[in-house]
Amino acid sequence: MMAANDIAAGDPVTAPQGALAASLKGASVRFGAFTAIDRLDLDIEAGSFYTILGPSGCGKSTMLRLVSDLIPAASGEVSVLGKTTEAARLAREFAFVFQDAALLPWRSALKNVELPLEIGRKRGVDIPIGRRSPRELLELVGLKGREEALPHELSGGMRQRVAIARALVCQPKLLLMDEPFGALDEMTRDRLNLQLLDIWRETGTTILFVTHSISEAVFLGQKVVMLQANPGRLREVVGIDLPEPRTTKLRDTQQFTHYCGYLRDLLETC
Ligand SMILES: Nc1ncnc2c1ncn2[C@@H]1O[C@H](COP(=O)(O)OP(=O)(O)OP(=O)(O)O)[C@@H](O)[C@H]1O
Repeated sequence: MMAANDIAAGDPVTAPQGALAASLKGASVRFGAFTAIDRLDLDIEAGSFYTILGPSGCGKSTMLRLVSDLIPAASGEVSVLGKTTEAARLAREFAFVFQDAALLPWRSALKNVELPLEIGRKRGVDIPIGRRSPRELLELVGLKGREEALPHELSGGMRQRVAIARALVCQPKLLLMDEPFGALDEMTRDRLNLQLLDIWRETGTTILFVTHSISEAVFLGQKVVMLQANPGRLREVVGIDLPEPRTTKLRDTQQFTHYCGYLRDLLETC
């Protein structure tokens, strides 16, 4: 049996091969008479990076909210790491990053990252052994030296990086990201894309990442999930077979352009 101190700080979360981080089986979501998601079947392989694309209103955010137990399925089944979404939420198996970093303005970067631990302790939730400390996470997202800065003293990209560090503090096995870089300029976004890939590799967490940008979806995703609208349904899961680790130069390759072109054509028919 493994002793607690056999686990090094920040060991990647490793999942058995073929394990599922999330699974949706015939899952539908309704808002009154309106069907936002209609009988969605999707398996999310543990440890993978999935990006989600689709026309406005097709149900991308709704899908993340469904997986994270923020809204119920009207029918069908949704599981996260083999548990119900409620059990996964209570066990802190996943964390959410939104477009708006939503930091508490009176708390420093470090204190914002520490917040989920404080709340967890108050509620008696077990804090995972071997997790990175808030300081280590701020270093991981490139904010060493800015621990004491208040949110208004940080740039938009830095605030998002604090939000990512905060999401990682309970060592989630699944990270749900809803357009986290949507409000940032292109250069910052490209830089954060690279950093996020590093974080994904280092932590071993599964990522489900919603975006409106085809090139961001291709650059980040091992698989791109394309949803179609009215009602929201799965259109296609496109495997992205590009050399790893991905670098900025990849964006200039024919393969990259080919995937972007394919997805652009697909999107037009959704
Ligand atoms: N709380 C709600 N009450 C009623 N309708 C809702 C609610 N939340 C979402 N919807 C509807 O469900 C559909 C899917 O919304 P959702 O936000 O998931 O789409 P999206 O693909 O993320 O859109 P966008 O790309 O514009 O962000 C939309 O038609 C939306 O109006």
